[in-house]
Amino acid sequence: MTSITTSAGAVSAPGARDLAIEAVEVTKRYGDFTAVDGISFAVTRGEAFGLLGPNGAGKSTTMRMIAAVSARTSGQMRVAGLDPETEGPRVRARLGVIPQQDNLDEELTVRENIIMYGRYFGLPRRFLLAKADELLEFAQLTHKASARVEDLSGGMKRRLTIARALVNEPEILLLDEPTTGLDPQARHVLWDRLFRLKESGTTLVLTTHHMDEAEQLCDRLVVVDHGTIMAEGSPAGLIREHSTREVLEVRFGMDRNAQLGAELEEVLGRAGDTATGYSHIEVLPDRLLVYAAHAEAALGAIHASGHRPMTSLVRRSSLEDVFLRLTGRTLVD
Ligand SMILES: Nc1ncnc2c1ncn2[C@@H]1O[C@H](COP(=O)(O)OP(=O)(O)OP(=O)(O)O)[C@@H](O)[C@H]1O
Repeated sequence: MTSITTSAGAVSAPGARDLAIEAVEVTKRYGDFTAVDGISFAVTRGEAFGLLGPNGAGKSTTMRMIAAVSARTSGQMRVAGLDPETEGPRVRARLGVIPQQDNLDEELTVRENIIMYGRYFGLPRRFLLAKADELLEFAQLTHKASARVEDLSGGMKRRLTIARALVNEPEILLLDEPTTGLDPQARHVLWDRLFRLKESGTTLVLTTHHMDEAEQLCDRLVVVDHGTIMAEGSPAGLIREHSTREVLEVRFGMDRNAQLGAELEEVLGRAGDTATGYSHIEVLPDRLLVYAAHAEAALGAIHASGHRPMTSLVRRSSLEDVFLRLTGRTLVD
């Protein structure tokens, strides 16, 4: 992690470090309710950084503070070396923002959407005509240039929203839930475009409650819950730190899971760490998750004890397991 080394809770001196974004003890309150509770993180230029957490965790609120459209209650923040609170217009000129809901102009064509958006930044028409062609190609929408927005698929609309946000050649792209609501194929096309942007040096900051999206896209991420950061690291590092290599999912039927969980803990505890690499069990309403480095061996021990699950599945640990370990809850309820 790029930790914040300043001891007095202050952001780094301008230019001191190669940071795209730095947040130090940032809090946002709405009346008595604290939506973001003293979070600190730093995003290095050129990396893909994620805020992973369930609905209501405070991700969008954090993004709005970065994007200089919502004031923080306390704490400090630098975006591209600038304070969004006092230098909002300059910050916004350096950012591309992709909101949770597409807000394209349905009346305009695909091409006109890009050009009109560029006009808001005061960009000259000649520049925008060439830029629109370049961005349409990037978004794989050249063949739809003259189509109306309402005729686009969900994935195409999302790609157009991203293309539009790139019109001012931003150095940082903020993406709030970039692929929520898209089908798997459309998500993969979009992820591919985002990889390309990252390769070209754009800093990506995204929020998601999809662990596969975080694993695919993020170099580093923070796990957020109830406005606080629960953990920070690379997807692989977080899994290594907070979970076992493998997980065994077993289903017995809904009603006896808690009791069965206790029985299997006993069995696997007896089986010993070396054969199974057993760590712990999580009891969910519909299944038990057995955390063990060697999940097949754990299943063997369960069978040997006379327990007969209706179904069993061995898989690798994911960020979903990390979230469950840290919070006792699943990411998507
Ligand atoms: N303007 C507001 N006034 C009062 N409460 C708000 C406001 N905006 C957000 N909240 C609350 O702050 C909390 C965090 O919301 P936020 O939208 O940041 O969460 P999130 O992690 O982005 O989740 P989601 O993906 O559902 O947007 C939620 O409980 C939400 O109801």
